[in-house]
Amino acid sequence: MEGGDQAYYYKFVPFGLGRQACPGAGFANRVMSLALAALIQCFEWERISEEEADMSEGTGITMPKAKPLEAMCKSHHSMSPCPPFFRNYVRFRTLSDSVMP
Ligand code: HEM
Repeated sequence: MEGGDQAYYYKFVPFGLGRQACPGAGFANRVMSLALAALIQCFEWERISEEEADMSEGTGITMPKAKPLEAMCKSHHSMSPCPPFFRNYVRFRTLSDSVMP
């Protein structure tokens, strides 16, 4: 691995380091895993077109996407009863929080 293992571990530091590091990091990581798992398990996802998602990074300290992700989802058939709103595909778009235009 380029730069050794240490360099790899400090490439992404979302919770800070040292004495002031975020004490909620363990909790936040678990909640994010659960939230992502729920989105995958409870909904059927589709792309809005044949185009692949653009994963390039925008500018800013929160690693915003350069282009927001747009996708469609509807509730998985195992989710019953589900709110009527999610029975047909609904289109979503991630917020764009890039600080530069
Ligand atoms: C994705 C979620 C979160 C991110 C990205 C995040 C990130 C951070 C960052 C960058 C810091 C500053 C570290 C530093 O000054 O070096 C911080 C501090 C802190 N975070 Fe979080 N945090 C998250 C969730 C949480 C949660 C869920 C809690 C509590 C349940 C929490 C409680 C705190 C506290 C109390 C501090 C101040 C620590 C201190 O100054 O001693 N955070 N967080």
